[in-house]
Amino acid sequence: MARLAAMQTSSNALRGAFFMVSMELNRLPNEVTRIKNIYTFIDIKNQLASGSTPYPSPGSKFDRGMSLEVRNISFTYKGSKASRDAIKDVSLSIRAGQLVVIVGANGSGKSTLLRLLVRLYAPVSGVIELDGRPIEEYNIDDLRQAMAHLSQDHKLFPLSVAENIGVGYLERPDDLALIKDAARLAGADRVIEKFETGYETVLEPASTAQMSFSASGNEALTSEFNKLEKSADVSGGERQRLVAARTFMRLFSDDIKFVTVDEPSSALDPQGEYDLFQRLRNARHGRTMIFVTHRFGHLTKHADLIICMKDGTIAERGTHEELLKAEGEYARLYNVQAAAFTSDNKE
Ligand SMILES: Nc1ncnc2c1ncn2[C@@H]1O[C@H](COP(=O)(O)OP(=O)(O)OP(=O)(O)O)[C@@H](O)[C@H]1O
Repeated sequence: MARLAAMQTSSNALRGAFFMVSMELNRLPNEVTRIKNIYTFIDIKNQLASGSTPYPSPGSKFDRGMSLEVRNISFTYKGSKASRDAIKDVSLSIRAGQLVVIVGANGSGKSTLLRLLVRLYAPVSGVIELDGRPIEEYNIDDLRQAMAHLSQDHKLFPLSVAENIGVGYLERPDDLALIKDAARLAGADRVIEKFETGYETVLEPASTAQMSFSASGNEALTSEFNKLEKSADVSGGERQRLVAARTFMRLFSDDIKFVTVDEPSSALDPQGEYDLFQRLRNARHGRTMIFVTHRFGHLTKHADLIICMKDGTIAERGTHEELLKAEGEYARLYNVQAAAFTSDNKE
């Protein structure tokens, strides 16, 4: 009986081991595909050809900001089933150092216009001139070096908080004093101070460990393992502040001449959003800055130029006062927001 019991125990253990091996083998094709995808991704060529003119071009008179001249551009997303172009025959002029705010209803083309201006996409027709030259003539890496783009699509990397912010300014990624200044400007300093390991905290660690030990009897190891793999708990708004800190870090570089900000504050409270916009404006120092926003008021009142989009075209343009006076699309959208406050007060 004892032999039988021993044989049964061993064969159970063997069966268990084979089961584990077959489970791991099942995962193998998926893991190989994932690794292959990474290499495929690295090999994807940028579909936008780079030009050969360096930016800024030698002897350029534009010292701090970029000037933009847009003539009759249109754009349709490849494979889009939409019945109209995302951008249709848009023309506009932005002088170096201007503060521009793009507003308009959902789907009116605000983000698409911004993506064309920063050369993430190329228009299907029309011309974009940057500092007097067609944008496609410039070296695309130089252009990226001269631009800072903040949007809610931006993510945190599996790096420490300090590194996540530091990568904004590649010449000084380890400058902790600058990193702390950037965090303060983005209102992220108080978030970081809450972490046990402060600026060294890794918010979203890459999954590198495999728990191949039994949890029972290994509680101490399990607890360490869980700590290593655990993401830090931050709210959506706190995450947006951390991402914004990277942009402020970028703005410490004198190379940045064009800043675009696309609705980066959806999860921020009103005070947080006000502070973020105010501090971004203060960091302008002669740079050209374009905001896309659904909020009217504290930004649009300061804008040199408001562009109001509708159905892929520019419905109106002007300053806050001019557009209110015109009583068109901008005034309509502005009054909808203003009425929400006044009608609530009356109720
Ligand atoms: N990646 C995409 N592929 C296909 N169509 C897209 C894509 N992105 C946007 N569109 C379409 O292009 C049009 C303009 O979209 P865009 O995102 O520029 O508008 P928006 O004014 O920024 O909207 P929102 O205020 O909702 O952010 C919309 O009809 C949208 O559905």
